[in-house]
Amino acid sequence: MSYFPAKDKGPDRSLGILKDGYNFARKRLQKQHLDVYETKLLGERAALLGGEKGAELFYDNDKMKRGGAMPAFILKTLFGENGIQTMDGNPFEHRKRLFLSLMTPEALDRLFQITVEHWERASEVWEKKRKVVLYNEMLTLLMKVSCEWAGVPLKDKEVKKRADDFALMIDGFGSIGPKHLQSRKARQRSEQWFENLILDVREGKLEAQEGTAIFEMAMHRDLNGKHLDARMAAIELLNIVRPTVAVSKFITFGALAMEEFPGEKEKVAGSEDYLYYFAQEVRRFYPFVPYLPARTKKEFAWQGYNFSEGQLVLIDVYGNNHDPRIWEEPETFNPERFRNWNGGLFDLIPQGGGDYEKNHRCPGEWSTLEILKASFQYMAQHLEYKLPKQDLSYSLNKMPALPKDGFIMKSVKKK
Ligand code: HEM
Repeated sequence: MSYFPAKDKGPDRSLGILKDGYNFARKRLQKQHLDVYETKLLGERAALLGGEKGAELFYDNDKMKRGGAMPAFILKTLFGENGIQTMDGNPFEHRKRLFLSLMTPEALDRLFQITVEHWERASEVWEKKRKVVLYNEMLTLLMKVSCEWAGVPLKDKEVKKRADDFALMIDGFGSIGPKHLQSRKARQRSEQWFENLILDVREGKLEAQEGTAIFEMAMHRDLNGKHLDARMAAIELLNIVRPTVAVSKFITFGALAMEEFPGEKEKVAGSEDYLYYFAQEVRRFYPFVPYLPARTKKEFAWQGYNFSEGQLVLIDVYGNNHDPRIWEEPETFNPERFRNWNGGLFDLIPQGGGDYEKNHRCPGEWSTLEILKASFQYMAQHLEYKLPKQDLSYSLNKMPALPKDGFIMKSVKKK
């Protein structure tokens, strides 16, 4: 029996969350079948939320807000300051419609096609190489895909340099010391690059097609009818291009799943339905986003726990995707579980939960799935490769996680 409210006594656990990584909240919540657990993080009393009920509370806009929740070290690296992730209320909903407007069925079909074309081109190059590291290749491949889809001009000689900066933003935010500084600089360079392009579009120096992210970000007007500040538009354009490149991680994990779990590759190659279940299971099973923060708008009691006004709250994203109360045998990789899944708002939350328009749920879920389907289908149907001896393990203690050697392939052949 646990005492209530369940909480960590004693010192701040900020170092503990870095050490335990994806398991920090699970250890506390799931062991005791709880939806809320109090700990101390960054010098504050913080409530960890888990389970479908915990997620539902986290996405209750009457009780939670995003303003002031995200730590500055993440905003200065991964997300950018004052972007959509930190907005609330009507201005948020207006901005969110801008992002959602990019995800039309035509735009998503185009993304699928562009992704396949780049896999075809890349695999021709890989055939001539002794070995390739899939994760690194995906960063450059998706940099090209993402820019083409978003309408961002990208010269061949620029790809590596820009992709390296994106990798630093995606992987370096959680680091401390020099790597963190590099991540900040990478963000500044990328924001400047995009800001110049936004100005070029506005001044007619760069042609951009309606419906592309670059056009819509450049031309969007806020609730007062004003264009976004050019830097802000650049940050929001980065909020499209950067996470599209980050899909590299799921692709690498998917390649691992096709290798580790017998029969998966053949099933992915053979059925469009299965391809979708497989992509969903990759998003559920493998670790990516660990937690998301919010702050309470007011004082209230929930499940016997007293939240104070302005309290820091974290939802256990990875934990919910592995919660035995939600998923049967959560530690088994089983795409079939999605055959009869009814698409709950608070169960599968690798990219956030709740409502797309009213909550901060990722507007890129559909585009992520298109890229994953295109990539896994291509790998399963058209690519032969051997795996040299390597370390494919990943640690739940390191955030963000990735197979250690990045999935090295040799003797790659297109078929
Ligand atoms: C690698 C796969 C991806 C992961 C793991 C991921 C994850 C997430 C998560 C966890 C959130 C926050 C949800 C919340 O705060 O409640 C989010 C928000 C967001 N994502 Fe993604 N995402 C991915 C891909 C994408 C893609 C491909 C795009 C764009 C094409 C995108 C654009 C965004 C934007 C703009 C937001 C902010 C939404 C808001 O604040 O309302 N993401 N994503």
